[in-house]
Amino acid sequence: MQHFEDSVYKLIVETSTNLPGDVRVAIKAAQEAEDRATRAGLSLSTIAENIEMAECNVSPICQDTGMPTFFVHTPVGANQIVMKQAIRNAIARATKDGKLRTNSVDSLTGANTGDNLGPGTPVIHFEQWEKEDIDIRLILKGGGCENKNIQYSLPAEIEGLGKAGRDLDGIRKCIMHAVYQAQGQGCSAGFIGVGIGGDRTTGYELAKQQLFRHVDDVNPIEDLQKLEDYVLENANKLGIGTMGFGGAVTLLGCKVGVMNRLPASFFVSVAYNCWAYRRQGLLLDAATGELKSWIYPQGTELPMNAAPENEAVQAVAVSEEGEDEPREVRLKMPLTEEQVRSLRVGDIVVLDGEMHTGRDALHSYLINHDSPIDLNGGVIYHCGPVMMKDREGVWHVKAAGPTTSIREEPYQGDVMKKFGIRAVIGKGGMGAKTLKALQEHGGVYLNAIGGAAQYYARCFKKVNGVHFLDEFGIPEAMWHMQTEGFAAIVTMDSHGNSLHAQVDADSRTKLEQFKEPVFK
Ligand SMILES: O=C(O)C[C@H](O)C(=O)O
Ligand code: SF4
Repeated sequence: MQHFEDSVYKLIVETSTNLPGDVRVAIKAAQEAEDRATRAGLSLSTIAENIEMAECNVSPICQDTGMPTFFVHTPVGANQIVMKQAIRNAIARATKDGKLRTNSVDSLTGANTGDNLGPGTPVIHFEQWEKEDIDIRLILKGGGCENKNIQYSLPAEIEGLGKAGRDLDGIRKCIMHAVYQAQGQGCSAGFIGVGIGGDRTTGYELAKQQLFRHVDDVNPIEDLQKLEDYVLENANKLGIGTMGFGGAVTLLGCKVGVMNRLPASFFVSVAYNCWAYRRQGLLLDAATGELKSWIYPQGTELPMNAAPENEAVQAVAVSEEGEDEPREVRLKMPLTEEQVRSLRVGDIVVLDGEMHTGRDALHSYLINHDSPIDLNGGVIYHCGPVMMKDREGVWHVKAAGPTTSIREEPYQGDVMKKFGIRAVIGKGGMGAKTLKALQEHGGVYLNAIGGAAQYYARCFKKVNGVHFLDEFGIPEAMWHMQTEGFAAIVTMDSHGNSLHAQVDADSRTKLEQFKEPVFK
């Protein structure tokens, strides 16, 4: 087993940096289905470029490298204790090498362990089988899409869809609703795994296991195959689109599994995975741990159709039907109230100067404390980057896409007003409270493309400083970044407009067309 740890390390690096071939095929199909000149179409081009960059830089596709979750099948008699230790070593090594973000946090104190090891992390499931080889699979599912997982207990009254009973049609309603409620917050276009039955725990486990199926496989259970096809076709009629910008492609895959349940329970559990669907697997020689073959097609065999130079930067600078011609505005940070008030939903803003990262820990801190730096006119980027320090002690940005902004909804408006912050950047949009604050105070919300961590890392030319690194850990710290050419779209402005509220309302109306029974 002398090669086992190295093989697992290889698996981690490949999973984090090189999106598998079957996932790429689905994203390419979405690119073809979506008009290239729309916000969604051009966002997909940025995603495609990011996938290529990650492979080429051997760096994380998305900065949130997720909860490492392994499923291992071993021949009878294989030593699982040794394997578990080797997996843990490989995880720590990949974290040190910047292939994984430090993602294991003490739930009570918020302390980051710094190596992705801790109670419950990584997750390792072992199962014995009669075969001779070891089959080891890994999924890196990020927090933003994990937060969009949802579990239904049937019978239920489902928003927009009415009564859902304990039958195939009830299940259909749950899944349609699951896609609707995710909006763009799980970095759509996404993939869903569904578990029917079990208890609350095993139902979710079954849902996650579905994400290990090949994107193009066919469900052997006819009813479920029909359900999968139905959902894939019809969820795309919800009009949520890539990043929730609106569009023809919302869902890229739907896989449904079933298990027995208790007479009193009927759970439908849905695991939502973003487009950055990072899962890979290896078949290993059980005696040596040497790699025999990859389980999913490797991404390298399938180059993405990235946008021509500069086109992707304009990714979202296109007008949609009924909108005024979008403008591209290049601004130097800090920003003035006047500059910000002149921006409207649909405008592209390209930012230069110093930007500050801040997410959950910082926002809750700032409510009750002073800021360590002057934030007047400042821009806060909702981002937990992957950072590495070189031998000279200089920090480098290895991956830096946006995080889901809605988590800051309770704080955002107050924090902006308190410190004179003029813009926040994130993804998925924010709610009514923030929209009101943007109006009152003169602020703007900018949407960056979720998961495009390599694409944005390129804009950070230098790390000017960092606060709260020891207290909050790398992802939650407040990084001060010298920025050049960071492009994002205005999706909430100071005039009370929100693209997110609009797409949410439109898709809610569209959801209702799926109320009538389909599977009798
Ligand atoms: O934690 C992150 O960096 C992002 C997270 O995966 C998210 O989607 O919000
Ligand atoms: S930021 Fe988006 S792409 Fe990255 S893990 Fe979160 S949901 Fe997935």
